[in-house]
Order: sequence, then structure tokens, then C-alpha cells
Amino acid sequence: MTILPLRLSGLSYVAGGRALIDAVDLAIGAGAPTVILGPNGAGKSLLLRLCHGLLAPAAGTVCWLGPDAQDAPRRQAMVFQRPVLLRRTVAANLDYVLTLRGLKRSRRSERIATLLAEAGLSGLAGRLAPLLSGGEQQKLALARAWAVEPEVLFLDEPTASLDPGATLAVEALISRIAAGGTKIVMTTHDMGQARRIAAEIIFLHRGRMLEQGQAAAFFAQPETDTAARFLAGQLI
Ligand SMILES: Nc1ncnc2c1ncn2[C@@H]1O[C@H](COP(=O)(O)OP(=O)(O)OP(=O)(O)O)[C@@H](O)[C@H]1O
Repeated sequence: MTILPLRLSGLSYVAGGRALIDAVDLAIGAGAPTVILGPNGAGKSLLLRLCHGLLAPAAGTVCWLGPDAQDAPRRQAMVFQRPVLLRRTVAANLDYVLTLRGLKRSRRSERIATLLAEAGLSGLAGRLAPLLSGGEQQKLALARAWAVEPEVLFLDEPTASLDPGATLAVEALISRIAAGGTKIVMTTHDMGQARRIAAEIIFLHRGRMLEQGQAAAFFAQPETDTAARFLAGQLI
């Protein structure tokens, strides 16, 4: 059973007298990753926060339409551009969320070992989380979100401040999480990353959704001039 699809209808968010998200209508279904793509300031983070219920819209609705919709709050998680970690060890960060979920101690140890191995962090279990590198911190944040087995995982520019090597390592972990059946909904302004990860693209510009479709079709033949110019590396 599922909480998906997620439907946004006439969704707007206003601040400082401006519609920063402007009448967005779209639906996100189960399956391979959906990437919200657009230039800096397009409204990608705001849209993701609205989807996750962290912001209240000025108009319109965010509705989970699946048969398990009433479970939506606890079946979704979000990871931010700058990971928010506890000042505890790597293992303790994972243990904390698993305890909150009510897992018994014996099951927690097993699950923590698996998560650390999947995230490539096994050697760092006893390290204090704030002392990890940026890439390691982001992998821990992803592993911690994954620990609660969300059906939908929202990722806001998860590699924005990472170097190319760390970026690829984080992308590999995102792909593993997606392969495990979690629906990834992720923002990026990085076309290369969108090409590597997305099955579906939502293209956002100045708070409006200009396109939604299969990634291969979007990159081969965008429907709007604005997207075509963005893909050509021009200022839009
Ligand atoms: N609370 C707010 N009040 C006023 N303006 C805001 C507020 N929050 C965001 N904005 C503005 O809304 C626009 C969209 O912001 P948002 O962070 O969603 O963009 P983004 O597409 O995620 O950009 P980036 O790729 O740079 O992270 C920006 O111009 C931002 O300055």
C-alpha cells in the first residue's frame, strides 16, 4: 500500500508581496527519481518544503492520494543541503532515529551495521558526526533518513557544497536508496546531476512549472524555449 501519488493543485507561496511559487499543478507518482530542476532562485527549495509540509501555501493544496494517505507524515523524510546532525557519534545518530521508531536494541545494532555499510561509513561508526567531512556528513544524513524506511524521500540540493568525488559518492547512495524502493524527489540546479539521476524532470522557472516529463525526452527535446536555453547553458 502507498501514500503516492502526491498531487499539487493551484499551489502558490507568497512572501514579501511576491508569488515565489505561482499556481503550480502537478502530480508525482511512484517509481524512479523525480528531479526538480531549475536555475538558482527558481523556487525549487520552496516547492520541496511545501511538498513535505514544512511551509503552508498561500493558495492551493498538497494532497497525498494513495490508499495510505493518512500515514503520509511518518512515511516521508527530508534531507537538507546542509545536514543537520546530532553532536554524537555516527552510530548514535542512527541509533537515535531507530530508537524513536521503537526498534529493540538487538535489531538496532544489526540495522546500524547494514546502514553504515550501505553508506560506506563502516569505518567511521565511532567518529563524532560534526567532525566528518561534508560528503561523509551528507551520507550520514541520507543513511539516517533511510533508516526509517520512508516511502518518499525529499532531497534539497544534497550535493550543493560537495566536490566532484563526494558528489558521485552521494549520488551512488541516492541510487541505492531509490533501488530499494524509496521514491526520491530531489532538487538540483546541476544539469549533469539531473541527467545522471532523474527518470522524470519537473522544470521550474521563476516559481512556475514550465515542464514535467520523462527525463530522456526533456533533455533530448525540451518543450519550452526557456528550458532549451537553460540546457544550452544560457542565462534565463
Ligand atoms: N521567506 C522568504 N521571503 C522572501 N523571499 C524568499 C523567501 N524564501 C525564499 N525567497 C526567495 O524565493 C526565491 C526562490 O527561493 P528558493 O530557495 O526556493 O530557490 P531555489 O530554486 O531553491 O534556488 P537555489 O538553487 O539557489 O537553492 C529566491 O529568490 C529566494 O530569495
